[in-house]
Amino acid sequence: MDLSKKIREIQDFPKEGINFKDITTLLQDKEAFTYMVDTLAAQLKDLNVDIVVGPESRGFIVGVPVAYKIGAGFVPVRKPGKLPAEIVRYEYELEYGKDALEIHRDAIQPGQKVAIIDDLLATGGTVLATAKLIEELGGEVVSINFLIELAFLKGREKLSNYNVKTLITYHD
Ligand SMILES: O=P(O)(O)OC[C@H]1O[C@H](OP(=O)(O)OP(=O)(O)O)[C@H](O)[C@@H]1O
Ligand SMILES: Nc1ncnc2[nH]cnc12
Repeated sequence: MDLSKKIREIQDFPKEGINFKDITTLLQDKEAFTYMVDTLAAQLKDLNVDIVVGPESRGFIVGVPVAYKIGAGFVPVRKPGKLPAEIVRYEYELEYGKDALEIHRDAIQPGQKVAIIDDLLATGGTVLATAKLIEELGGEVVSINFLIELAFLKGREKLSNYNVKTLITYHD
């Protein structure tokens, strides 16, 4: 199935110059949604993944059904101030200013095998921060899987130490 046909492109959202990849049109299509989850799950077979980590919020939508399908647990990585128990925070630079992500300190045990799943790889900042959080807790990032890659933003270069797979690549 060609999943790229199910993704809607919205020009100049949320800002002028951005061509936004809207995955809601894929998610609402039952065959496409099933195919996406099954394909991502198949990429993880044989890796003995204990935990799928998904960054807020589209990483929850894509990561949770894959975790269920492969029989792994799910751990959310959230934007600051959302998680109620003791957290670890990772701050990272944006083009202008800083951003941060948080994970519960007890969410991952040392030595657990972890896959990160998100909808889209742009600059790679979100998922690199997510990988750093997992590693700070002693987890091993065995795979990073995306539905979409915006190759022209070169996020893969930031993730060169990891096993990265994507289902749909946009070159411009
Ligand atoms: O590779 P990067 O440059 O880090 O960008 C990719 C991230 O940006 C989007 O999330 P966003 O922060 O817009 O949050 P949302 O999922 O809540 O919409 C997307 O879902 C990825 O997580
Ligand atoms: N072009 C884009 N479309 C959808 N989500 C994004 N996150 C970062 N860039 C994006």
